[in-house]
Amino acid sequence: MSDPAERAAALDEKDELRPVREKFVLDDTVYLDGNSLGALPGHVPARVADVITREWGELRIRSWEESGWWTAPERVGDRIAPLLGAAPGQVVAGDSTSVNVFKAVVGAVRMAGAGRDEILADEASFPTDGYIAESAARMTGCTLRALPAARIPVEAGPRTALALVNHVDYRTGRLNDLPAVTAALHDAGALAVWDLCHSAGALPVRLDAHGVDLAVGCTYKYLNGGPGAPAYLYVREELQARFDSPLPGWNSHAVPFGMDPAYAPADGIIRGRVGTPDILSMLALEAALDVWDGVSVEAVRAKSLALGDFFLECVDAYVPEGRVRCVTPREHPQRGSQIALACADAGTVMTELIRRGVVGDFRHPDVLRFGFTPLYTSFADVARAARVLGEVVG
Ligand SMILES: Cc1ncc(COP(=O)(O)O)c(C=O)c1O
Ligand SMILES: Nc1ccccc1C(=O)C[C@H](N)C(=O)O
Repeated sequence: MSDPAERAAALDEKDELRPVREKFVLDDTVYLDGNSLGALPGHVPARVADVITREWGELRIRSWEESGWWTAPERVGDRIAPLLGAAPGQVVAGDSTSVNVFKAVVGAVRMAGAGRDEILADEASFPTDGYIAESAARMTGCTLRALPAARIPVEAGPRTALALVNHVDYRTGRLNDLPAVTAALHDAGALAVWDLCHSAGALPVRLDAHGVDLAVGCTYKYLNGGPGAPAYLYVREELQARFDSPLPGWNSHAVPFGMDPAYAPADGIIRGRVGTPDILSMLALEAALDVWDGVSVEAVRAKSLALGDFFLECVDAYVPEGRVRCVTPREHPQRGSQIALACADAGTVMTELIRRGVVGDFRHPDVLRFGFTPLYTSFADVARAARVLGEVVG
C-alpha cells in the first residue's frame, strides 16, 4: 500500500468525528485501550469539582433533591438509552456490571415459565458473567450450560429459561448476532439477556428493535464514564411489571421514604435500583455523556470499522508475515471495535509496546488487544501502533 502515514493523514482529514477528539484529555501516547478504560473528557473534572465543593460541600443533604441526586440513576439511564436503541424508561444506571448480571439472570429465571430450569451461557464471555450465572443457577435450582454463542440458537429448548450472551467477545472482538440469537431464544420461549460492555458506544445495539429482554453493560469503556463508573440495567418495558429483583433494596421501593417494613416494588425501571447510588461516579458519568451530543452511533460504527480495516492493512505492511495471527473476524458484520492479534510472546510484546508509547492490552494466554474508540482514535494513531508493533516483533 502507499505510505501508511500519508494514507492516515488523508483519512483523518475527511473524518467527520475528528473534532470530537479535542474534547478528550490525550497526550502523545497512542491510546488503544478505551475498551478497558475510556479516556477522560476534558470538561469532567470541573463538573466533579462542582459536585464536591458546591453540591456536597455547601448544599449537603439538600442535594439529594435540589441537585437531582436521588433521581440520577433513571436520568442517567435515559441518557444512555439512545446509545442502546432503547426508548426512555427502560435503563437504570447503578452498581457494577457483575451485580446487574445477577439481577438480570435471577430476574429472568423468575419471569420464565414453569418447567424452565436451564440457563445457557456464552462460554467465551468475560469470566465474571460465568461466575455470576453459575451462582444464580445454584440459587434458583437451575442447571447452567456453557456453550459457544453460535450454538445457543440450536441448543435453546423447552427447558431454557434464558441465555446470557456477550454482544462482543472481549478477547477476540467477535460480534455475536444479537438479532438472530434473540429471535431464536424467543422461538424457544426463552429470554435473551445481553452483556453490552464491549458494544455500547461502539456500534448500534437496537435493543428495542430486536426485542431484547434484559441487558447490562458498563460505562467505563466506550462511554468514558471513568474507573468503576456505574453500570446499567435494561429491562424491556413490557417485562417490567413482572421483573422481581433479587436485590430489592430500599431505593427500588414504591415509597422509599415511607420506611415500610413490607416491600413493595416501584413501578417501571426504578425497581432495578438497589441501594444508595454512588453519586460522585454517577455524576462524572452523566457529564462524560455530553461528548455524545450531536454524534450518531452509526457514524461511530462506520469509523470504527474503517479504523479496524486500516489497522489490518498497516499490520500487513509493517509486521513480518506469520509473526502475528488476527483472531478477530475480518467481516464487518462479525466485528466489534477492537482487533485482537495472537502471538506466542504477547505478554512481553505488549509490555514493550506500552514502553514505546502504544497502549493496548494483553489478554491471557496469547492475545494483543487493540481497541478503537472512534470518538478519539485517529487513523494516525492506528498507523503508528502498527509501525511500532512491526518494530517490536520484527
Ligand atoms: C463483557 C464484560 N462483562 C463484565 C465486565 C466486568 O464487570 P464489572 O464492571 O462488574 O467488573 C467486563 C469488564 O470488566 C466485561 O468486559
Ligand atoms: N474493569 C477493569 C478494571 C481493571 C482492569 C481492567 C478492567 C476491565 O474492564 C477489563 C475489560 N472488561 C476487558 O474486557 O478486559
